[in-house]
Amino acid sequence: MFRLNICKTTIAINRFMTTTTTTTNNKRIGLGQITSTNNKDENFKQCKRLIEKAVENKVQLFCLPECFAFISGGVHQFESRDNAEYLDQKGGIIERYQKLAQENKLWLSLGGFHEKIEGENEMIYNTHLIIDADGKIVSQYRKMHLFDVDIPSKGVKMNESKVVKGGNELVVCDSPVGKLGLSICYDLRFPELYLSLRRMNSDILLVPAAFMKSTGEAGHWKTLLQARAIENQCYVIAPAQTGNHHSKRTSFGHSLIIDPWGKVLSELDENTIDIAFTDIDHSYIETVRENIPVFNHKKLNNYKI
Ligand SMILES: O=C(O)CNC(=O)[C@H](CS)NC(=O)CCC(=O)C(=O)O
Repeated sequence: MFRLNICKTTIAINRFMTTTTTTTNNKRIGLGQITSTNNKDENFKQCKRLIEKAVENKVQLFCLPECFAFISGGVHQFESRDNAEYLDQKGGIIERYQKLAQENKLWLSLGGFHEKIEGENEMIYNTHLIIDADGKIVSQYRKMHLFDVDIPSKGVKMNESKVVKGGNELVVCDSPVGKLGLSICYDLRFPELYLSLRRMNSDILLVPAAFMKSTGEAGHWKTLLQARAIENQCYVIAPAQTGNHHSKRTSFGHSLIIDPWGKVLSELDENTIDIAFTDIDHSYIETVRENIPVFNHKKLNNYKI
């Protein structure tokens, strides 16, 4: 008897019988698209609903966007810092998510949390966390590239480094759906980061974001995500904030799931608060990498980077 493993079904074949059964080892990853505000309880409720929907759909690892817990209400520039929490804060936000993960037996990627730093009052980290199905924090990546930009033609001026300290550590993490490479939002513009994550054996690149509507509409979001998937031959999972967070801030939405060939498997409409999911097909990752072996063709000694 031999087994063909094709995506969701295992077909067992021998001389006497042919049966089709659903495999129990689906590697299903999902993402949620939300509109956060400066109301932590409302944000939690919104995310909890999406997590429950993901569980109903047998998602094993569910990914939430940057600012899933809190986004500033445009009141003053230090709002995020002043609402930051320690990762192990008793009765804090992260503890609530750890409980949800444990109760529902699913993994979570929390794509950008305002993390309070011990002994530091002025600065915080923007931290992407992975929580396992026992509710344990298994990885933490601190956003490396900070969004300090001035685009007068779009009326956009941001100075993330005023309150956020940049991290300097690359993070990959094993999970039930494959090896994850962690990043956050503006990191997307730095291909060297993703190249490094692929060289550290990532199968799936996570890009949670609160992407600006103006840069999203210019095509930067989708183009760069597809480029990262194609050039690194990885799945890309990009959960996004969408809509109006307050009167002066709108996110682009368009959460995306892209396969290692660059094909868009799911794209959420900007007016939707919802989930999307896919099954990670590791044999497809291998096929794409064998067909066009760009990682064997790189001229690492010749580049000036
Ligand atoms: O911490 C917070 O409150 C929220 N953080 C963010 O929204 C961050 C930094 S201001 N946004 C981005 O990185 C957008 C990047 C982007 O839109 C682009 O690269 O075009």
